Amino acid sequence: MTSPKLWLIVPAAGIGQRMQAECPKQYLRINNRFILDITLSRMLNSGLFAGCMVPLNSTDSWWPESDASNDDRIQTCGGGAERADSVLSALHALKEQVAADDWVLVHDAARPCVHPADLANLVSTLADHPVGGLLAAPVADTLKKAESRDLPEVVETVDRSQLWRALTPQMFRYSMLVSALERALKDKQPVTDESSAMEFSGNMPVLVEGRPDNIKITVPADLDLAGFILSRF
Ligand SMILES: Nc1ccn([C@@H]2O[C@H](COP(=O)(O)OP(=O)(O)OP(=O)(O)O)[C@@H](O)[C@H]2O)c(=O)n1
Ligand SMILES: C[C@](O)(CO)[C@H](O)COP(=O)(O)O
Repeated sequence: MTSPKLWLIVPAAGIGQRMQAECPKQYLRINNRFILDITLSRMLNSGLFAGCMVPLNSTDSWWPESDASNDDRIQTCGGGAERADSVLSALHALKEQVAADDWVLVHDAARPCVHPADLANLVSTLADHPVGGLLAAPVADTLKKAESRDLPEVVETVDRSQLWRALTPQMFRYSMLVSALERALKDKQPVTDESSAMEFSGNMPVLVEGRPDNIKITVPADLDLAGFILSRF
């Protein structure tokens, strides 16, 4: 019985609207390297993956300038309107290469600071788990709830003792993840990560504690922060 392989999907088809930059944020540079190239190299240098699929935006004109475009370990496919659509497109593109029980790890292109030790811990912790799970960080701030974003006034201080921030990679079995995403999207469920699709299908993914500096580059201030974090590795 051969052990399941690991496959990597790095969704990179977003437009980075909140970043307010002149290009999609995955093509902004840190130390003169595309964020996308940093993320892909950090993940693939682990040597864990049988292959990698990167869904790209149909308007993407930057990919040919990336280091990754010359890496024969990496395949590309078309992305979709939302992140979940891009991930499902990548899963479908891998269909002929992947066995049903193989693991798929989905990691945001916008998270270049992922630590190799966290990746190794996620894979070893979940290797024999029937469902899978995700890197996550316990909430460390006091959380306030407000009803409006225009003039946010506190309506409640939320109990944070059982709350976690979902990070990536998120790691699930190929066939289970395909079925869960197809069902969630068909039922128009709000799916912002792979775990929420798995939860909608009745599963309880495992939260594996990861470093809080595995940040998602989302707004302008995140770029310098990511550069500092990467300088410390
Ligand atoms: N249709 C989409 C939307 C997002 N992503 C990817 O999913 C990751 C996390 O999404 P997010 O941080 O929301 O990126 P954007 O959607 O680009 O950001 P924004 O919401 O600010 O436009 C990113 O690597 C992004 O490229 C994707 O592959 N396909
Ligand atoms: C998948 C994710 O990184 C988990 O925190 C996050 O949901 C992706 O960002 P988005 O803004 O929700 O697309």
